Amino acid sequence: MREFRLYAITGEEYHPGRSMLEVMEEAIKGGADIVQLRDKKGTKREILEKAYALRELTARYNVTFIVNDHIDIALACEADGVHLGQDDLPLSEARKLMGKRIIGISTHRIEEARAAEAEGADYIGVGPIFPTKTKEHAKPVTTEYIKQVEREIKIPYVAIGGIKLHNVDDVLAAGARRICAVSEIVGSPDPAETCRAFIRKIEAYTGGDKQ
Ligand SMILES: Cc1ncc(COP(=O)(O)OP(=O)(O)O)c(N)n1
Ligand SMILES: Cc1ncsc1CCOP(=O)(O)O
Ligand SMILES: [Mg+2]
Repeated sequence: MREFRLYAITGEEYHPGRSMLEVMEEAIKGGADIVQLRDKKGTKREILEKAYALRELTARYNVTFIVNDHIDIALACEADGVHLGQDDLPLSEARKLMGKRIIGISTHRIEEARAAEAEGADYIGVGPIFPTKTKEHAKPVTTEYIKQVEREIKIPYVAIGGIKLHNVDDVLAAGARRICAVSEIVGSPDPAETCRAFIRKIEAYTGGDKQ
């Protein structure tokens, strides 16, 4: 998959009165280089419609597009990939359907990360690092889990969960070089500027290289 460093996920509950497409376009303009459609409420048809619109937007900006949870929708709209959790279709089955497209897997402990890597995930999500209202009942894994993944796992990983501009330095100091956020980006009055601020923080650790 193409390199990435700032992963923006939709969260329409955080921007009442503003359209999802407008907010995600601002995030992309600010430097988000991978976008995920995450909609836990809509019907399949509603999610499909949003997926088509986001596919068009991301293609225009040459940004990677991932659909959360729904392999059928990812395939229908020709997304670049799908993101699956531990209770979704197993990776081996998902791979049969997705072929060479990207499959990302959520992990919460090192055994899950090892399994995802061994089974051929393209990247893993590592989190939630901190408590978050976006996924309220998930237990935080802390930055210690980032350090474990950093030591052992070779495929790309992205840190997620409760990551804000005020605490992202702790995540970067633990070794993460790819950051994912929902509320901090899409709930911002200026999503583009928030993304630029995240990128500046990441670049303070990478010296500007995508790695
Ligand atoms: C990049 C990324 N990482 C983790 C998740 C969480 O996925 P999951 O555990 O399936 O939970 P839901 O997002 O479906 O509530 C993610 N979506 N993206
Ligand atoms: C989808 C997901 N998976 C783990 S934490 C999380 C929510 C991240 O949202 P936020 O950036 O608002 O904490
Ligand atoms: Mg899921």
